[in-house]
Amino acid sequence: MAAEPKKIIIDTDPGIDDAMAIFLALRSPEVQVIGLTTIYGNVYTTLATRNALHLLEVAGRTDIPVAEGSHVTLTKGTKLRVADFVHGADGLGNQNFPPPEGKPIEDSAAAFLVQQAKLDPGNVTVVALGPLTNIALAIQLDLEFAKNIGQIVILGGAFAVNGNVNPAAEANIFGDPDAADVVFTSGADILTVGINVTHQVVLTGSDREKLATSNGKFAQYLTKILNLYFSYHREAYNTDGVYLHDPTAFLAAVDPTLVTCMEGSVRVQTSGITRGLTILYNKQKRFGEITEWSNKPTVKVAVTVDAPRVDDTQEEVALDLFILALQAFYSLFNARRRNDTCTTTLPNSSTISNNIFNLDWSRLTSLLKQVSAVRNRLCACSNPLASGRSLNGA
Ligand SMILES: O=c1[nH]cnc2c1ncn2[C@@H]1O[C@H](CO)[C@@H](O)[C@H]1O
Repeated sequence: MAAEPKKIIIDTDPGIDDAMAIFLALRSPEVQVIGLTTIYGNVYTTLATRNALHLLEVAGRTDIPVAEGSHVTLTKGTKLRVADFVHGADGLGNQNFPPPEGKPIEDSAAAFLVQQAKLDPGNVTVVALGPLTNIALAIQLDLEFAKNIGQIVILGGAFAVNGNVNPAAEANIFGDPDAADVVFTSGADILTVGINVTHQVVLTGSDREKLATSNGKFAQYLTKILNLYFSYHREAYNTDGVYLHDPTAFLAAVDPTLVTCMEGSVRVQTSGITRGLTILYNKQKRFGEITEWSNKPTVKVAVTVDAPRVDDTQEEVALDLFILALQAFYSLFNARRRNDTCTTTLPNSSTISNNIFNLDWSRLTSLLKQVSAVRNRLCACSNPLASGRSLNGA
């Protein structure tokens, strides 16, 4: 493990799964959260700022600055689509939390991003969990930004699968397709994790029950705000589980080997009925004519979670690890208390007791890889991209 924690800025529209990702980040020794920047998406920007400040106060991390982002799209559009039906009118599951005491810094999100990238060129990662307006503004504000920023890890897009706003578009890209197109073609080092991947990472109802039994501060907080998110998923997807979009993107930023990628140029449809559609050109076909994808910079698109070959004899072990890894994942939301033990019933009915609250990051990520491996084997993945060549050579 690298000794120096990775500096990250989380661009966020909190948001229930944003809250999960932020808490996860604050619990991860591998990263140093140097700021939160806010954006509309799940809520309007003013509320996103309020929620970002509130979450930092809950976590006792008011030392981390919050920079408020754009209130309008890149093209100055004011007709924003916010997902209050997913996250509640307050963005955090309608819990009526008290207003935060803190205030955002003077700098705008875009100015903060530019400044931080310049201060430590190549070493700041942006984890973008909402529409990409702030990132596009930073790119336009400073021609060097795309070069100065270490990496931009995006939760966004629906690659070769239906969107979640409509069949064409995923919510974050739909929120500002023009900004997304600017970012994808900027030449920055970009990894995008779309819902083709995040829909494979699910927190189930029984997982939530386990989370509720923990008396850790984050676990209790998340259990409360997750209620509404579960109701939405029950209604929209007829399932007792929620997609862990933002936490998955964050984890990919910390350990890119958790996902496999394809490389190519991504363009975004900015108008018409497929507005917000993300199309990756994987460069496998040489077209006879110049296209809108020709000569555009290459980005990485996550197509599946890394699946080390798990043979049949290993599968049962991997399944046990799957349960364990889920618990480990949630335990990151909790204080790492030395003597906490947790008992779980495994699919084969045997019971194990594990001191999961002391798992270190490398153990956790290797467990998560096992989760991925099992998911990939058990859930026949219909995404044609998933059979693509992996960047990691897996
Ligand atoms: O149906 C939806 N409309 C709008 N936003 C959604 C919907 N489902 C999930 N999200 C939110 O958008 C991001 C992932 O696309 C996540 O932040 C998720 O909470």
